[in-house]
Amino acid sequence: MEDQMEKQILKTQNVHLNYGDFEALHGIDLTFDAHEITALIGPSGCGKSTYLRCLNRMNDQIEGVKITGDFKFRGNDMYSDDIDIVELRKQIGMVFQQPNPFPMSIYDNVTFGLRVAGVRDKAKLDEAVQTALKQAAVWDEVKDKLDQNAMALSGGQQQRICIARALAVSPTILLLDEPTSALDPHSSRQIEATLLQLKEHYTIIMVTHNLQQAARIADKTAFFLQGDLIEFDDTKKIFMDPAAEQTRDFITGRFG
Ligand SMILES: Nc1ncnc2c1ncn2[C@@H]1O[C@H](COP(=O)(O)OP(=O)(O)OP(=O)(O)O)[C@@H](O)[C@H]1O
Repeated sequence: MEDQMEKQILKTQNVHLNYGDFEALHGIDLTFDAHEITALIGPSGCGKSTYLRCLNRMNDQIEGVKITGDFKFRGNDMYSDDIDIVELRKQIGMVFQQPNPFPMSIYDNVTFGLRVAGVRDKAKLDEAVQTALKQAAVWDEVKDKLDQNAMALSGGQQQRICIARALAVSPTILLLDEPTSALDPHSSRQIEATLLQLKEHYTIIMVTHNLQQAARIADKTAFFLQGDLIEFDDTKKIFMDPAAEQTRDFITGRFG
């Protein structure tokens, strides 16, 4: 049972989400295995980002949102009243579409979460910076300028700093919402290579509009359409032999 919970690290059942009267998610069941990359794909407005944001309770702040269903992280109810949301977001970190480093040094960006958590030990912070920047595959490029403003870096470097910032607090799961859509192809491929390395240590759930990207790096792929989960399977199966006609139509570019 314990092993099963560690493998199926995050499990949602019958997730419905309403923005006011509009139901954006119509009962989503998805189970995410540890140390895998799962891609969420589907045409614009199908609910991918809405669903992703449910996974670290980012929709809670939006007025008029109603969420029902079962969300289990390591077997525990993520939406129970006594959950510490700050702690939950440490465990389930998020990286956004637009690189959003804070207007401060690279070092201060990466240590931000740890300092908020009260870590003051310089040696500990130094070590965390080095580890996170190495994991995010940007250490070699920035190691000699850690005190420089992160805003001065290229878009691709900024995004890897944001990944490092998310990793520095030692999350279990990393959520990424179209992490490469604002980047050039070279930077995108660098991020993809980084994500492939990261899955050894983390579980990765990623919204992407780039079908080739999903095919290249995701172990599993979930296809959403108008608030429904149409199909969820091994990425190979989704792209080579999908079960549903709508998936086939989307993959072959007939819509979306
Ligand atoms: N804050 C909000 N208030 C009201 N409706 C919203 C809100 N955010 C999203 N929606 C609606 O919910 C539906 C799903 O949106 P969502 O952004 O999750 O889709 P998506 O698949 O991620 O789209 P995209 O690929 O364009 O980012 C859309 O119809 C959208 O207009």
